[in-house]
Amino acid sequence: MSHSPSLPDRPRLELDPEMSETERLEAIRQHYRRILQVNNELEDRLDDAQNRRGELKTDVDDLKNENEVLKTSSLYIASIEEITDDGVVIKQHGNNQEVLTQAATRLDEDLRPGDRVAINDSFAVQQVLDDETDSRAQAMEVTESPDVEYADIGGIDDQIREVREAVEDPLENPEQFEAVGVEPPSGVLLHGPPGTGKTMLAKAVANESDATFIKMAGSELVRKFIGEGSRLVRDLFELAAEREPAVIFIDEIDAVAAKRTDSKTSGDAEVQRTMMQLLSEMDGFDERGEIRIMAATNRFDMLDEAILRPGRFDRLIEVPEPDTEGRARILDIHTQDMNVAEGTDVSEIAVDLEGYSGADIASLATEAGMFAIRDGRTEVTQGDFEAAREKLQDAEQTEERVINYQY
Ligand SMILES: Nc1ncnc2c1ncn2[C@@H]1O[C@H](COP(=O)(O)OP(=O)(O)OP(=O)(O)O)[C@@H](O)[C@H]1O
Repeated sequence: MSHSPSLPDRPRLELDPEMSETERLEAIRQHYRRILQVNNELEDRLDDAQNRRGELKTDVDDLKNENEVLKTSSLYIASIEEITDDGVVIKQHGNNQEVLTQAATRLDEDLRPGDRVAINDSFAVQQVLDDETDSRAQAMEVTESPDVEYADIGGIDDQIREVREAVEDPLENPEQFEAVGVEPPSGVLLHGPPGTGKTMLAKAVANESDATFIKMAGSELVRKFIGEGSRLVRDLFELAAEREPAVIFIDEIDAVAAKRTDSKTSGDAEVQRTMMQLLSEMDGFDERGEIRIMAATNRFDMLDEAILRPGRFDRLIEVPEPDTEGRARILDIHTQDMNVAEGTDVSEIAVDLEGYSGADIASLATEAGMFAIRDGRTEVTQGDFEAAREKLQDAEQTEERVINYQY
């Protein structure tokens, strides 16, 4: 190797023909001592090299192990039962099979019985996971009675009526549906642009039907480990059964119910499994009593048709951007607790808010209030709404510029 230090010079025996016998003998002795010295030196070097080789071999072994760990992409969930001298006893979730296995060396110190862990195809423990109950609690938002009423929602009266028919009536008068002999819709899917009041609508219907509101974001269902997403779906329906009457609301359902792609990556397969679990929970929904299921998406075009079949999300309700009248109503709602100057014409302001969603109008109202505060006034004027609109428009343009610049 180019980095190794140069070897000692080979000793040379130089005998002069003029030399006496004694001188020759002395020269040979010296040569012999020199050879011994070089020999020792070379032996030391060899030892060093062998040690170094040993070290490098350990490095290679470590890297090979690490490589093995990285190559095993499929991870399953299990719990640690026992840690013994022979290895770790784990119990797999799902099939409850017990296995005696090993843990990656770097985890030796960290494992405790009862821990939830990720294992690979060969059952080796790869990772210790957070406490299960914590991660599940984080994923769901449960509200006994959400503080949204129908009167807080503006510009979508038809949609409110449809949601009441599909969710509230079956919860409140199940006998009537039975007497007439019609099945209430299984699931209600709200679709439309962001910030138009879909979540509000689901909260309001839960509130007004005295049902527990259980919300889960579709993106929360997209989990890293095999079986975790479907487990969450099961938990979601179990929780709803414990808390009935209940409204389950899955926001951004497109995250788990997008059209199938050709890709065969394990991530996609896991999302598919989660969706299948959701469908099977919905299919067994009849026996579930007073639970209604709702979902929302901004990407209706992306949804897999399997979730729209009868018995699943079979009531589709479009929640569009508000028209002028709707915008005025929403502005009214968001300014009702504000000290708005006499003579301010909300409908006139609404005309100029083409393309604004309910959420945009809510921020406009807050921003107008901020203008009054900055000015040291206690009344919000029409001018403040104008200024707020310009500010939001500027902000939006800057955002667009930034986006255009990025792409
Ligand atoms: N129709 C509406 N009437 C009154 N306020 C509204 C309306 N739509 C939206 N808002 C305001 O915007 C906020 C966000 O609305 P919401 O979360 O219901 O929208 P969303 O349609 O679920 O949005 P996303 O698709 O982004 O989840 C609400 O808290 C409310 O302040």
